[in-house]
Amino acid sequence: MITLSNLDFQYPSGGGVLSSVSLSVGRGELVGLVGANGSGKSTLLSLVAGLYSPSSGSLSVGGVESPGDEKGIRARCRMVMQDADLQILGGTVEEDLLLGRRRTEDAVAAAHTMAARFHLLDVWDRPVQTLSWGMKRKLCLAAALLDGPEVLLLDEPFSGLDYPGMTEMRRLLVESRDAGLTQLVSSHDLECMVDLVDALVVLDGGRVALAGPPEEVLDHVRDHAVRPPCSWSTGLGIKPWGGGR
Ligand SMILES: Nc1ncnc2c1ncn2[C@@H]1O[C@H](COP(=O)(O)OP(=O)(O)OP(=O)(O)O)[C@@H](O)[C@H]1O
Repeated sequence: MITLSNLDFQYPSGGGVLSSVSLSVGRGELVGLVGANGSGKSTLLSLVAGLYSPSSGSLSVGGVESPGDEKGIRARCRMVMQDADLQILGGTVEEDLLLGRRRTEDAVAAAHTMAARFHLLDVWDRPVQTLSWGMKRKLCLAAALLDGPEVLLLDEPFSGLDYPGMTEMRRLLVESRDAGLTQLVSSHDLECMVDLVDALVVLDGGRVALAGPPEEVLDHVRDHAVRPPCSWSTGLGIKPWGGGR
């Protein structure tokens, strides 16, 4: 579903950020993207979302190529950014979920159903600035899913969430996987998602340092500034996190 071939990227303001990145993500897979601060995770997600085009090399999403058809890529992907405040544009939950849509009965019903799935109906009319951080993150994810993407790109979805919030985020990842979405999820912490992912990609200095099933890469992640999960470090393998799935 997603293929990156020998991709390099630098921002116009200078410096190479991604170098010789090659990787592929199969349709319906859930892949974890990890690496130290500044290793290039958000940049890579933005490229896959069609927000930038590669400086050299190429990427393809569902057969649509960049450089070339970034608009076509954007039609297939939704990215949920790290900072919900940068993504929410509506004044209320209702407004945000209906933003850019004709306010038909069907559109309102679909937004309602999505709000119910994310436990946001109680705050349907609330000004968004009064929502908790966890609610804002859920609103961004709900708005992304409402567009019916094939690919979901989540930048640090667990950051700032409490234990119930993390458990719910895990549930939403599993539901999206069961619905057939392809997901690329960045995180600093493997603990909360290592048991869910099909594969891990470890970035180090803008390069893919490791990629493969968690069992094959976890022994080496520490070499790239990523902490393995406690269960792995203590010889127990990969165990379901906290409240399980
Ligand atoms: N808009 C931009 N213009 C220029 N440089 C940028 C821009 N955005 C990011 N960078 C630089 O690109 C590099 C990779 O940043 P990126 O945000 O992709 O890393 P990251 O792994 O997501 O980091 P973090 O874990 O801290 O979010 C960093 O050196 C960063 O300073």
